[in-house]
Parts: sequence; structure tokens; C-alpha cells
Amino acid sequence: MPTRRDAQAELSATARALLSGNRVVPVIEIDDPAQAVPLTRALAAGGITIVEITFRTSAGADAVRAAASGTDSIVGAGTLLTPSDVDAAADAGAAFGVSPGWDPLTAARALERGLLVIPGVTGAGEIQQRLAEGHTTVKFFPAEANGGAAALAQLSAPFAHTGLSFMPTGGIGAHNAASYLAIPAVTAIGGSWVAPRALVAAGEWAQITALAAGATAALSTAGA
Ligand SMILES: O=C[C@H](O)COP(=O)(O)O
Ligand SMILES: CC(=O)C(=O)O
Repeated sequence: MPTRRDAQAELSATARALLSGNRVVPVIEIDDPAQAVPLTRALAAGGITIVEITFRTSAGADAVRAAASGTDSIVGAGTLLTPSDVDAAADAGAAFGVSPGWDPLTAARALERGLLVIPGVTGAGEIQQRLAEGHTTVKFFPAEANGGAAALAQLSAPFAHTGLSFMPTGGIGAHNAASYLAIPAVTAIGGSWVAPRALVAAGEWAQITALAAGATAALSTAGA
């Protein structure tokens, strides 16, 4: 009989598939769900076809629903803090979820709903707990405040043989993206710099496309 760990490992395996070809994940704060489709299309026009729309605003779930049903991009839900956030994300059609940390109730609901939720970690103890639960991808958050790429390179080293991969976010931008992407265990990086809230609110789609294109170009320069 499959264990909870087996179920988590199976779910977590999808994280690599989602992130391997999409190494920059824009983290979105959105105020109007009607902006979700043009925003997601603006990112795609710049070469980014994945997006994490956070539940930090009340528009989050409706924005996920609109982008998931109205575009071909991979649409995830971020800032999932509770079981009801997991339900709202799954009901809205999110392809994945992200949490800044982790807690047993949210974890249990994610497994029940079959929604991959990437947990946040900052240290080795949390990583060992997530590995024991069957996770194979974790978020390193907040990345810069926890020592940045140098810290993540050291933190990830003892776990290299486990195959664990990391998605750092928090304080990442055009200036330091390459230093994270150079770490072997980093599968993708996340951040708001590609689609800052003010540009989203103003509907500055051309600027967002330009930022996405800049991030895409940086990936090819980095050989990522
Ligand atoms: O994962 C979410 C982070 O809060 C995004 O951080 P950032 O605004 O520093 O890119
Ligand atoms: C920080 C984070 O993990 C999130 O907002 O999803």
C-alpha cells in the first residue's frame, strides 16, 4: 500500500517537470483578476510561460482561475498558508502551489487534493523533515535575507546525493539571478522583479514583456 511519503514523492516529481524548462518563475501580486490573462500573455511574449500568482491579495484565486483557463501558461498559486488556501488553489485549476514555509494541516490538504505544493525552507533541519516526507523540490525563502547564493551553495551541498532541488526566492533580481542559477541544485529561481506589482496594477504589459525577455536572455547567457 502506498505511504504518504510515496504519494508526496510522486507529486513532487512533477515539480522538476514543471520547473526544468521554466527556470524563472515570476511571483505575482495582483489586485484585479481581469489583469491575469494579459499579464500572463505579456510574460509569455517575453519567453516566460510559467507564473506564480500569490494569494496575498483577495484577487489571487480568481486571477489563477482566469490565467489557468485563458492561457497556455503553467499557472501556480503562491502564498498558500492554510488548508482552505489549498482548496481554493486546486478549485481554481492551479498546476502547482507554493508556500513560504510549511505546516502539517496545509501539507495534509495538499496531499488529499493531489496538489503539488512546494514548501519553503531556510535550514538543514527543515530540509531533512521535507526529505523524510517525500519532497524533492523545496523553496529557499527568503533567499537574500538568509545569506543569498553563497549560503544556498553551502546549504545544498550535503543534500546533493539526495537529488533535492531548490527554488530560491526573495531578493532575487537581474543583478544576482545568475549566481543562483549557477548552483547545481537550483532548478529555478522566483521573484517579483519580472512583473512588479506597480507595473501589473498599471497594466504596463510592454514593460513586463521587456523584463521577461531580459530574464530569458540572462538565462541563455548563463547557459541555463
Ligand atoms: O516568493 C516570493 C517572494 O516574496 C518574492 O520576493 P521578491 O519580491 O523579493 O522577489
Ligand atoms: C513567499 C512565498 O513563498 C509565497 O508567497 O508563495
